[in-house]
Amino acid sequence: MKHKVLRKQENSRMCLVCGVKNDFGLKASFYELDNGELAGIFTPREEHQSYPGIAHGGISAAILDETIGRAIMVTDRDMLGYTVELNLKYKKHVPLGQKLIVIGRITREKSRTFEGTGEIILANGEVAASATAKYLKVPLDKMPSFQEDSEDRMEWQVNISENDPREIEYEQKTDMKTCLRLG
Ligand SMILES: CCCCCCCCCCCCCCCC(=O)SCCNC(=O)CCNC(=O)[C@H](O)C(C)(C)COP(=O)(O)OP(=O)(O)OC[C@H]1O[C@@H](n2cnc3c(N)ncnc32)[C@H](O)[C@@H]1OP(=O)(O)O
Repeated sequence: MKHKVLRKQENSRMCLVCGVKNDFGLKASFYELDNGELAGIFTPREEHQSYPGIAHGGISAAILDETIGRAIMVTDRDMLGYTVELNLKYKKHVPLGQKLIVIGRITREKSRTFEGTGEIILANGEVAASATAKYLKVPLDKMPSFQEDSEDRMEWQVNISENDPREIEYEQKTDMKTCLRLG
């Protein structure tokens, strides 16, 4: 099923996953979809390698952690979280040099915490890694670096690009295999 992109989320300055000025980072972009899920797009590079040609498992953990953590922003734009628990299953190698998709969603929300799940999807639609995670809620304005005049605050912004997809197509099947296409 095709899912319309409703909103691109903000990128940060130096985060390993979304920092636009972090030259060693993934520079991932995140898109809120019309089904309430969050899609991330990223391309692991040589800097992110474990064995030759394969992304490090810690990189998969980082992108899944961030995608699930950011999924809370789909319903509350001013909320983020501190990760308190992250569990991963590594099913396939994550290749370097290919554009990949990661999907995240919130599965449970309480007053102080939220939980979610996510998957990294390969170009052929297979799930390379899946995760469940739990976060302590932290309103954006309570983040230590959130002062109106700080560099981090100023550069926390939506960066529109001509490469941003208008829709993303994927199907969540019962065996967790997912097919996708960017439009
Ligand atoms: C200016 C703007 C720039 C923005 C730029 C943003 C960049 C965009 C990033 C977005 C991406 C987000 C995703 C990446 C987010 C990280 O990477 S955060 C970094 C990694 N995580 C951490 O550093 C957290 C370290 N832990 C801590 O500091 C403390 O444990 C905490 C989180 C403050 C909690 O402390 P506390 O308040 O004493 O916790 P407590 O009351 O005991 O527990 C609260 C809840 O958490 C649970 N919990 C606490 N600890 C644990 C644990 N270790 N294991 C399991 N459960 C636990 C408890 O069970 C409890 O749950 P409930 O029973 O309420 O369901």
